[in-house]
Amino acid sequence: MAGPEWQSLEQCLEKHLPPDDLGQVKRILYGKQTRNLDLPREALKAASERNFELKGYAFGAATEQQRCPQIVHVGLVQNRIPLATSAPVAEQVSALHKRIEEIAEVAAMCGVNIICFQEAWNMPFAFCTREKLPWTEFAESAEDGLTTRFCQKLAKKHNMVVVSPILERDREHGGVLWNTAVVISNSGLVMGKTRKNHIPRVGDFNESTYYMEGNLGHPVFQTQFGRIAVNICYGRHHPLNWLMYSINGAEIIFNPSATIGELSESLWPIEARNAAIANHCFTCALNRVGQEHFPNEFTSGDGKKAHHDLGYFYGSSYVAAPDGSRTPGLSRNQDGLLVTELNLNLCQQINDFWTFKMTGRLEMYARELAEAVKPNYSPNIVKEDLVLAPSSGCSSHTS
Ligand SMILES: NC(=O)NCCC(=O)O
Repeated sequence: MAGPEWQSLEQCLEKHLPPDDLGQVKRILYGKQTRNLDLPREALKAASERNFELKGYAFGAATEQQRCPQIVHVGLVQNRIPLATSAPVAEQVSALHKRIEEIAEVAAMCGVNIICFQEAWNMPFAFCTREKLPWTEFAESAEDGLTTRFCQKLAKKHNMVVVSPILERDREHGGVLWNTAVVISNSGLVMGKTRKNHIPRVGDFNESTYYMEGNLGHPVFQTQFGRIAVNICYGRHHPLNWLMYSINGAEIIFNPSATIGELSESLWPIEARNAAIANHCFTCALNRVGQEHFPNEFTSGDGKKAHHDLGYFYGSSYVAAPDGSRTPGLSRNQDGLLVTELNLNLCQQINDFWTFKMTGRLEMYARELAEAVKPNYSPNIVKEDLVLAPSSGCSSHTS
């Protein structure tokens, strides 16, 4: 499995394909070409001095007579953890805040209206270890914890909506933990929170040791810059999760993630892009970068030798549009900020063109699903009348 030495799919294609082939390959893999954004010189300089990649793209939409364009700039941040996981908790949190502050400042220079950080950005992704301390000490109140207060300042200072996915400690309900995204208005006020609805039980993603599936449904936040929702990481494998945010009116769905090459890199370019197509909305998939080393070895009952890390987080953050086009990804090996210009009018334009909402037959699925989840449900399989043949061992399918 590739580690940091392999920079990105885009770089590889550009290096090896002749221009004509490259054009055709990109047409199929990326859809209608995005325009490069003209990013401010001072932002590019600051990003280079601060050692992170800065890329900008724009999706177009047709001009309408009755509506003005609804232009929004989103910023997706992918970053390594700046300190070793063995450093004191407070120092790790403060180093993460510092790193995000310098990236958010550049986002502001680029006119970003809504910024989203990666899953559980206020900590190392330590859930693989199944140890409680010190990792549970990173949990904070969604309403007024240190990280939320930090994001409120950022939001107000830069007039930017902040989507801040954290490990939440819910003091109102027995101090339990959740995997939560806090949404902070550009006014600096906390608009609300949303929780991860689907918890992985795969490989070293031992998150079920720490928190349960979210209990807040599929809230959509009406911000000054559009209606947004957050489908946290593993939720992207669940088409109904995307669908419910869309049914509630989301125009942009963020998918802050922490996932590794060995497990999901081949799924990554497909899932959020497919969700944008299926739901006539924009989707923003962002992932951690690098490798996080933990002091104690762990195993996950999968026959692998005890190890100190979860695997390689491959970054590759990107944005997909309702017409199926997508931006190139950020790199697999660097911190980065992806700035993307969206025209939200494209959601309705594609809705009217492809009509998936109109042709979706939700009432039929609602009826069938309501039956299918009943304990005594019997799947609707039509079988040929069986003429019982003499038993011929295990090769015949009789059920
Ligand atoms: N953080 C998380 O849910 N990771 C699970 C792995 C994946 O969904 O790719």
